Amino acid sequence: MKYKEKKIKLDNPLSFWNYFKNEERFLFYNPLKKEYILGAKRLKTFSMKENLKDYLYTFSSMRFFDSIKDEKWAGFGNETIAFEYYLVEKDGQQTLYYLKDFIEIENREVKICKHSYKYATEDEQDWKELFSVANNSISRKEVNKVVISREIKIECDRVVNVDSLLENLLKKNPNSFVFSYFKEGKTFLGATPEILVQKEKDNILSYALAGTIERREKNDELQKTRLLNDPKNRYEHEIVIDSIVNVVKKFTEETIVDETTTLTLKNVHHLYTPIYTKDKSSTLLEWVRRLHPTPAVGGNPANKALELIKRHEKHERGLYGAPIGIMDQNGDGVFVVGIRSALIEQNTVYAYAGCGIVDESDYEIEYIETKNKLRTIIESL
Ligand SMILES: C=C(O[C@@H]1C=C(C(=O)O)C=C[C@H]1O)C(=O)O
Repeated sequence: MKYKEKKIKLDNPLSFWNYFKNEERFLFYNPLKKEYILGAKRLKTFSMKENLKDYLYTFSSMRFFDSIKDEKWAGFGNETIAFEYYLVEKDGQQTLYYLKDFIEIENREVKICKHSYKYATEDEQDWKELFSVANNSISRKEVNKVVISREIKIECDRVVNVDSLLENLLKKNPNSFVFSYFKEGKTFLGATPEILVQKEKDNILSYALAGTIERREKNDELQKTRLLNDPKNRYEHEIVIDSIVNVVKKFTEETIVDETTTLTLKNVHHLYTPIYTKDKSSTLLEWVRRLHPTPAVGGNPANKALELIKRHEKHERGLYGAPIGIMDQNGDGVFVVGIRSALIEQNTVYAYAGCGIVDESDYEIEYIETKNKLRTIIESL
């Protein structure tokens, strides 16, 4: 497939997003490379083993669990797709890629609109119950960590302006991967800090990212030190490191576990440890299968924790917490974990947040932690 290319100059890459209104499309912003990739109009859907060569980029959205029953997630997930049009912005340079005819995309200013909204969910009681199920399972030593989550239904006074929401997500979360996927009238979007796995030639990178403390005004250093020295958070974090290292060791010979530091986002700090290895023989999608879900979104042992989540969470996770990624023609790319995310349809926003429960966890502190995580979406509305 031979894409033609042309350098273009748009004030905002979201003009591309706006131009393809009602078409299936995605946006993916990588903060490490300061790179935007957007694609529109489905060209081809790939199977797991197919060669991606010639397709410039593919966009993949997986599901947290394989199966989906809830109508609102119907048609979403477990797909790798190539698109007819791409816009790539890197180092301030934009290139439009197209197969047949060049399209003139007009500059569109994104007007920020503030949505009035109300919460249509009262779930504190559900959270209490879910927390105690998790806690009991930990006491019985069936699991040592389980990540439980909430789904918050938010009703806005008008159809959600996704362009404005995306512009806000990008502006307010410069250290996050911002993703958005529109299909059949619904958008799944978010601003996540977490790399599940990145592949650049034979270099493989995964993040252990777990353990959270609220960000307090003017107090970053103090909060970071607190987090780094907090045994409960360190324990939660170690479980994630150990699990990723165990997977990596099964398939490669050398594993490098970097130093544990903190990652600071708009509202929270996380404990953060990059893990590196080298691998010549596997594809990025194979690494995604091996690593998802890490105990940063699932738990440990994985099977027991996932069983508990499946059985006791009242909502379906859909694409929340699932791998979302971009690959290039060589099969290199990055998959992030679809957290700090929401599914949007018309006036309704379903926002998601979860947190890891271990032996020492307190239900109220964890509830507040989910509120802080939900702020990523809510503050952009
Ligand atoms: C599950 C989420 O976040 C994950 C859980 C964390 C924790 O429990 O400390 C921290 C980062 C993420 O890996 C979420 O944001 O919904």
